[in-house]
Amino acid sequence: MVRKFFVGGNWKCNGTGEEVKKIVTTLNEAEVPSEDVVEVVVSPPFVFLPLVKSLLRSDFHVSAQNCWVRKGGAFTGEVSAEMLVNLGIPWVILGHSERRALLNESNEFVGDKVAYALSQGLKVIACVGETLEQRESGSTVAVVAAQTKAIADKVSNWENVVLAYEPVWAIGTGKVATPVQAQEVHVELRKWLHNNVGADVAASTRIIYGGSVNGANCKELATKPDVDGFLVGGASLKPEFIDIIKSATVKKNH
Ligand SMILES: O=C[C@H](O)COP(=O)(O)O
Repeated sequence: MVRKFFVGGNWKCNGTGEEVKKIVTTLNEAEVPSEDVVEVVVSPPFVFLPLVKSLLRSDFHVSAQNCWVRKGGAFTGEVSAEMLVNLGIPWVILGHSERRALLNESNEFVGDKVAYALSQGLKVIACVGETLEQRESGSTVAVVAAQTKAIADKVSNWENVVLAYEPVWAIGTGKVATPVQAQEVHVELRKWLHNNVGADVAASTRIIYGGSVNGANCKELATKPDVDGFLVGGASLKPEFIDIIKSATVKKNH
């Protein structure tokens, strides 16, 4: 089963209009492997979605960083899945650990969000990952399995889901997981999907790694057989994001 390499850039809550235009110009001028080799998705803050969509090269795609759990209505400050679809935004990131931790998004809430977004036709980058405390207490696999189960409980079609393993201790810290650590958890996640969802879903679902990925460490991570790409935070705002996109060729030739 060939899983196309996936590189997502999560810009989080960063950037001015001018800075966003500059990043998009850098991306548009870059020479990168073709769409057959790598799927590139960038995720600006909501307010910049139309701008980025209008300026970004056509072989790259745009994602939102969140959406509401059900149909829009009287939910002040929220953005609905229907609105994203209406705007022509194909992807959304859901279950990011920053939202789980800071906004108390539970596993079940994330599962409901993923299911609703998919039902509206969005593709979803669904994030899972353990804290340092959970890793040190030996519960990494149980934590990511429970997070994945809450999604699987609500979702039957995994075709439009990319699973992002993002250990919380590696996010924005400069402490990247070693390729062995990433591979270990990705194997466990694939095994979980195999045993609880199905062999086909396990074989075809892309499991990407996120947490302090940069231009220097991406290549080695990409050689691991179950690392199907990256979700990149800080480095996605810099020109080294291009090198991360190019690491898809390491994978291809490995
Ligand atoms: O969504 C991206 C992750 O939170 C990784 O962020 P980072 O690359 O800045 O560690």
